[in-house]
Amino acid sequence: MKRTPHLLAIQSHVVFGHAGNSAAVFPMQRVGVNVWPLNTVQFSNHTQYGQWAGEVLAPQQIPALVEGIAAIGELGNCDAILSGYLGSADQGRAILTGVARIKAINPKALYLCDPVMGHPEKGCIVPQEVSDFLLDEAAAMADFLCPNQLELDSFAGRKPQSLFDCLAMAKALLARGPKAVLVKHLDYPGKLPDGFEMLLVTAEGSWHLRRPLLAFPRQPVGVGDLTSGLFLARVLLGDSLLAAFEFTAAAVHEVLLETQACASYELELVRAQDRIAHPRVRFEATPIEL
Ligand SMILES: Nc1ncnc2c1ncn2[C@@H]1O[C@H](COP(=O)(O)OP(=O)(O)O)[C@@H](O)[C@H]1O
Ligand SMILES: Cc1ncc(COP(=O)(O)O)c(C=O)c1O
Ligand SMILES: [Mg+2]
Repeated sequence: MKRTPHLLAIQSHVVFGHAGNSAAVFPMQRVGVNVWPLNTVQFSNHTQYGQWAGEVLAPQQIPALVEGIAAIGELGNCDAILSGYLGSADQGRAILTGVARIKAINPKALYLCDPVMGHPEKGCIVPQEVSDFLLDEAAAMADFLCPNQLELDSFAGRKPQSLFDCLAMAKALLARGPKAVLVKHLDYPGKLPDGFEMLLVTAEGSWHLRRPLLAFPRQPVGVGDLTSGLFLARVLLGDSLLAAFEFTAAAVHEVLLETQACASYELELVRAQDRIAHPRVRFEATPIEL
């Protein structure tokens, strides 16, 4: 029987609703991965409500928890690490120490970094030191990097002029170390207004994918966290990077369809669980070259 993969997921937790681990853990479990959630913050709700209660985890707790798993002899079973929303740059450095520790025991372990840098116009703001850390330190250690357009712009230090420019910017990131860059959300001059587009860039090739853009009165939060989590989960389950990319687009679209049908602001992950595991829609990515 095939072994169930294990994934250490280091990102935020919200008591109510879905962002960070609260958006990604259940879907990753639902597709068949054992998840070890390590919560960088515990907030009452995500920050786009404009108010929340809760605390940021002390950075020294991250290596302490990783060492606790090592002490019971289980750390070598970790097949992948995912990191997302960070409370501080020190937390980020503690995560990289944990990644190095796990890779020393299991050199095949993969690290996916979702470089969450905030979304000023959506009210999600990340300190400059966190952005600097992601650019200067985390990208070099990541096997997979999953920026959205704003994060890609920050890495490149400029805005794109076209789709091919987005591709060039994502390709430039490969030179910093990652095996693959998944751009979760593209925005460039000339983009068709009725589509939601993503890019997958690897050393073997690059692919572009378009799915319908759905109308929401308020944009749901946690879509990026759901996207990076499902992508990594499917890679661990044995999908090729391209297959994981196409699966992720379909499963996330299913969640958004369910959320839209319920007129819900929070993602309808529980109601959509069967659609996550077995998406009915399928989107084909098309090869793209410079
Ligand atoms: N098919 C879709 N239709 C409408 N909105 C979508 C669709 N897919 C994703 N979104 C929204 O697009 C936005 C993507 O935001 P972005 O900042 O690029 O990623 P992230 O979720 O990581 O913050 C989110 O607000 C998400 O709710
Ligand atoms: C606590 C927390 N985690 C994570 C996120 C990231 O969510 P998204 O996937 O929409 O980027 C947010 C966004 O507001 C947040 O408040
Ligand atoms: Mg995000």
